[in-house]
Amino acid sequence: MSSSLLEFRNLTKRFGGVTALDGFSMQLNRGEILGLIGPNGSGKTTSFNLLTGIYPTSDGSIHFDGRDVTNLSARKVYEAGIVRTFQRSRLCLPLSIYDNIMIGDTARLNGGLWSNLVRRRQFRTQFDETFEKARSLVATFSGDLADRMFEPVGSLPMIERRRIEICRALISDPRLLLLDEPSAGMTHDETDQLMSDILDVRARGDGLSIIIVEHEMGVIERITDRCVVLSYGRKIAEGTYAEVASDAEVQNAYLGVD
Ligand SMILES: Nc1ncnc2c1ncn2[C@@H]1O[C@H](COP(=O)(O)OP(=O)(O)OP(=O)(O)O)[C@@H](O)[C@H]1O
Repeated sequence: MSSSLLEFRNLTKRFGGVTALDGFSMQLNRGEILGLIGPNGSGKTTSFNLLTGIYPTSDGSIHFDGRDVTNLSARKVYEAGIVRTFQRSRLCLPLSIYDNIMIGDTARLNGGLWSNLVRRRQFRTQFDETFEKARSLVATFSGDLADRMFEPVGSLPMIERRRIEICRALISDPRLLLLDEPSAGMTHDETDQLMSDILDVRARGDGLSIIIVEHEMGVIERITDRCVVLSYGRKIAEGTYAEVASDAEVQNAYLGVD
């Protein structure tokens, strides 16, 4: 088995006259936390959007676990084991913690309304199993939150909402988690706590790989094994945080230092 889980080969995306990604190649190793960094508009979110089937690629290819997944539908990408969170919260605020998390497990839920009404015992068993799975996942982030599974998400502070979004992504037992600016809208302390949670999730040892897009360099330094730096849609550097942070081209492009 190759150590590479994900590979972009010459990935290119044009939006009319704008080239958002320009021949971007990189690979992610199994179990790795990779930081995808770069200035505003350098193509980070576009990479996630191509990978998760939101936009078709203009050129190049994406390989996941040895399989060509270029331009698969969002559903097929999810079924392959790739999940994501978004820069802006996409929780349904009036719904409970449990309901919001189970939205992320549509592959496992079966039945439908008619079947669930008629086959009540089977529905009950399935509910008990899924509830316990969701509750224990939430408990890895917060014991307090795990005791409040039927409270509406709208009543919770930002850090708890972020945790729930990550649980929603993790409930389907993915192999790759894409985090798009998880620190957005949170205080420094909240961000620090959330990063500890993410490291705990990785430490569970089930082989989860993570790509994180993040502007907070303290976060990138703390949790990534390796970084890839984009500028104007092109990769300009890769290596450990210390290596890329001391790279002259990165300092020029990203930190504005000449
Ligand atoms: N749907 C779209 N239509 C047109 N242009 C787009 C679209 N999505 C992204 N772009 C452009 O592609 C380029 C890369 O954008 P992208 O959002 O990927 O950058 P980013 O590195 O994620 O930026 P940020 O750090 O600000 O989130 C930008 O010039 C952006 O304006």
